[in-house]
Amino acid sequence: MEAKEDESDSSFTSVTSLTLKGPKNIPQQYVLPSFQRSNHSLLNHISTEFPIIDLSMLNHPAHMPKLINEVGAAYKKLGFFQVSIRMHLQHWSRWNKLSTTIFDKEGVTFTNKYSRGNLCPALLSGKNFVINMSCSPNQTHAQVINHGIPSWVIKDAMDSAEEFFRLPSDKKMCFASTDVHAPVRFGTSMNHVIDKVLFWRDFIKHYANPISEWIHLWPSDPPSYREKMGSYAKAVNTLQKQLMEVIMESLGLNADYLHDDIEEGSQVMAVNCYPACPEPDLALGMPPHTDYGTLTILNQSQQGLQIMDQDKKWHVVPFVQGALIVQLGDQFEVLSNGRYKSIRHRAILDTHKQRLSIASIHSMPMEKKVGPAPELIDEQHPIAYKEGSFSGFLDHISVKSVSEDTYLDALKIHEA
Ligand SMILES: O=C(O)CCC(=O)C(=O)O
Ligand SMILES: [Fe+2]
Repeated sequence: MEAKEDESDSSFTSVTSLTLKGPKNIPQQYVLPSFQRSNHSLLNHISTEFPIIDLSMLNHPAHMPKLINEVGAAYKKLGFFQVSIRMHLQHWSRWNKLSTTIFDKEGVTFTNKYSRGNLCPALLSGKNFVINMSCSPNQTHAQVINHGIPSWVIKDAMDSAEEFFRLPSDKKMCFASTDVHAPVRFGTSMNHVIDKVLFWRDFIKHYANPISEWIHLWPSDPPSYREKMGSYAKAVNTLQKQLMEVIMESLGLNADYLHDDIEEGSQVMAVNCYPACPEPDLALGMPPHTDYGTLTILNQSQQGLQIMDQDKKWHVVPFVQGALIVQLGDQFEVLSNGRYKSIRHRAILDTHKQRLSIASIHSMPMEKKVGPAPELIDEQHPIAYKEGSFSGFLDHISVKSVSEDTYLDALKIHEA
C-alpha cells in the first residue's frame, strides 16, 4: 500500500488516492477470500420480481389500503422496495433496457390529499414529476409518477458528493476520525482499524436531523455542499416520515405510532464513493450487511447495489434514474418483533466507472431503547428481541466488523 496520508491514529490511504495512478492490480489488503467474492458471472441470471411502490397512492385515501398491503408484502418478502414507479415489469433483466427521461410536469394536482400525512412540499404545491419510460427494443411505454422529491434535488446532492470526493486529500482528511460516534467522519473501507480485509470504498458520514444542529459541521468545500446535500437530506427525511406511517399501518399499528420519536429521530447520511476497480471480481465495495435503523433511503449513481433474497441469492438492484431505494433496517425488525426482516445488502464494483451512493439511514433517537411493539407480541409471536439503541449499535461496531457477530444477533432472544 502507498504511504499513509498522515501519521496520526486516524490515518489511512483512501481508495480515491490509491487509484490516482491507475494501478493495474489491487493491493493485497483488498483481496477477499474466494468464498466472499461477488461472482460477477451470476449477475445476468436475474429473474426475481422487484417490488415497486407507487407513492402517488398517498394522495388518494381510497388507495391507502392497497398501498399499505403492497408495502407490507414487499417487506415480508424482501425487506426492500423502490419508490416512484407505477409499473410492474416481470423481470429485472428488462429493467436494464429501460431508457428514462424525466420532466417536471407542473400542474398535476391531486385534489384528494392524503388527510393524515404531511405530504412532501412538491406534492403539496401541486407540482409532480412524471417519468416517461420506454422499454427498448419493443418500446413498451408506461407513465410513472415520482415520490415527490424533485429530480434536481437528487442530482444536486449526487453532484456535490462527487465534487467532495474529487477534492485534494488534505481537504477530506481533516474530517478523518476513528470515532464511530463522531457527527462528521471521513473514512475508508468499513472500519479500517478492525477490518481484516479492506473494502474498496471511501465515505463521508454526517448527522442530519435536526439539520440546524449539524449542518455547520458538514464540509464547507465544495462551497455548495451544505446547501445541496442539506436540501436532499430534508426532503428525504420528509419522505421517510411518510413511509413510516404507511409501514406502521401495514403492521396493524396506528399511523402515528412512535410519531414523536420518529420526528426527533436520528438521520445519518452515508455518502459513499467506490472508485473504478481494476480487479472488481476480487474485492467488494461493502461487505454483506444489514443497516441498523428503521429505514434507509438510498440514491445510487449507477448499478452496484445487491440485495440478498430469502434463498440467500444475490440480486443486482437495477439503476432507475431518479428512483430511490427504500431498505428496512434492524431496528424495524426488532420493532415488528420479526414480522419484517432487515435486508442484507452489499456493494459490488465496476472496472471502468466510479460509483457513488447516498444512504440516508434513519432510526429512532440515538439513545432511545427500542424493543418489539407490545401490540405485536402474543402467544403465536412471543417476544423475540431484547431492546437496543442506535448508540448501542455504534458501540458494537466500534469493536466488531458489521458482517460478523452483528448487533441484531446480540439482540435476538430466539429466531422470529
Ligand atoms: O452503496 C450502496 O449501494 C450501499 C450503501 C450502504 O449499504 C450503506 O451505506 O450502508
Ligand atoms: Fe447499508
